[in-house]
Amino acid sequence: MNQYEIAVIPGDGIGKEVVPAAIRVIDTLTDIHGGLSFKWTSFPWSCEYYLEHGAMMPEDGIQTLRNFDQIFLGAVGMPNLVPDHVSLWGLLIKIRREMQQSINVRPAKLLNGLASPLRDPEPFDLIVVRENSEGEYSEIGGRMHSGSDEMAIQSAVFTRKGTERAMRYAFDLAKKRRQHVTSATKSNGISHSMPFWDDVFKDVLKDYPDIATTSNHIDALAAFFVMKPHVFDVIVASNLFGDILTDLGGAIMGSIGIAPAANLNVERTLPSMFEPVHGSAPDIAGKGVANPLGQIWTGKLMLDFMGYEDLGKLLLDAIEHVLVSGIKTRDLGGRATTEDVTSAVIEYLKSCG
Ligand SMILES: NC(=O)c1ccc[n+]([C@@H]2O[C@H](COP(=O)([O-])OP(=O)(O)OC[C@H]3O[C@@H](n4cnc5c(N)ncnc54)[C@H](O)[C@@H]3O)[C@@H](O)[C@H]2O)c1
Ligand SMILES: O=C(O)C[C@@H](O)C(=O)O
Ligand SMILES: [K+]
Ligand SMILES: [Mn+2]
Repeated sequence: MNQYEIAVIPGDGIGKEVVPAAIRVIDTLTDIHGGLSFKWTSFPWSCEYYLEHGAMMPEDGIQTLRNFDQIFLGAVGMPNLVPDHVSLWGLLIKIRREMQQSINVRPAKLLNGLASPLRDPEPFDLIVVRENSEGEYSEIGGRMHSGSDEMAIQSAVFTRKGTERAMRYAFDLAKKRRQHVTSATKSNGISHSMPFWDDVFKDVLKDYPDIATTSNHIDALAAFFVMKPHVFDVIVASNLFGDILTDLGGAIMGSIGIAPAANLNVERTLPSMFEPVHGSAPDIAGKGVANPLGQIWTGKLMLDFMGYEDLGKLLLDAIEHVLVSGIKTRDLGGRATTEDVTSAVIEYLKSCG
């Protein structure tokens, strides 16, 4: 029996609703498998924790997390309690950086049973590889003066190491898929970092002669996500461009409540972190109506990363089965609750096991 230690951070808002739901689903899967189990240890780090302790996590929080195999997180942020940049940088981004989770993998595909808001789309199946450690998300800058003299500067940071790492990950992924990589650039308007990004892309692609490539400016690329998402295989993007593209990826599937994500420590020297693309959704939190499928699909990404692709596949089958059967939360136009969807997924899995 392989036992894994998973740190659980439900976080804020609907994170506290969808994380327990996904854990029940994954426990059902591991029961069926019989050869592995997860020991879940939950941490209350969140905006409420901040109000009580003056920090999003304890000082030794990162040290604590190092002892786990993986981290399973819901969402962070409650802007009426704590400013968003404080909550995000104090927990989510802190973990991404300290655990060297330099790559954020975010798939989007047209699922069976889920109507895309796009009219009559051709089947699409794409993966955005988001650079997760630098780029536009930098701590370099500051604010100065006040009143009409007030100003702010924030410098983006693009290193050859970080840029190349994201690109190589994208090319290696494309090798196992449909042999195509799109680079998200903006080298017409952003005149230093993005021409650099393009140069690194040209250098890296030389090592992958079998992979076809395209370079698109991010504005056009965003439009292509709506007009012809089926042309994409793997897309490599900077931290901010990847962030924006992946909410769009969720939207074209049918809801951002369904989109999964994996923050990967590719070296596997420290835990990776699995959390859906969506946030804490304060507008629907506490009502029991959040879509748990993004968090559940995120569980599939965790199983895949840990080498249990057979279970991962079964989990995505279960998601599609439930969608086809019409059990859908409000964001998908249905009336089902978080609980209804979760128990339908569990029931399907039990019927397979
Ligand atoms: N990775 C993260 O933890 C993460 C990601 C995005 C936003 N945030 C934080 O979350 C808070 C809210 O941000 P936001 O409103 O911009 O984005 P959001 O993703 O929380 O919500 C955007 C919209 O999508 C809906 N939605 C999101 N997930 C859903 C789900 N599972 N089921 C049904 N509907 C869902 C919400 O109801 C809302 O209308 C902020 O504090 C923000 O910083 C955190
Ligand atoms: O900006 C971020 O990375 C936070 C959130 O929007 C996300 O996509 O994880
Ligand atoms: K999240
Ligand atoms: Mn985002």
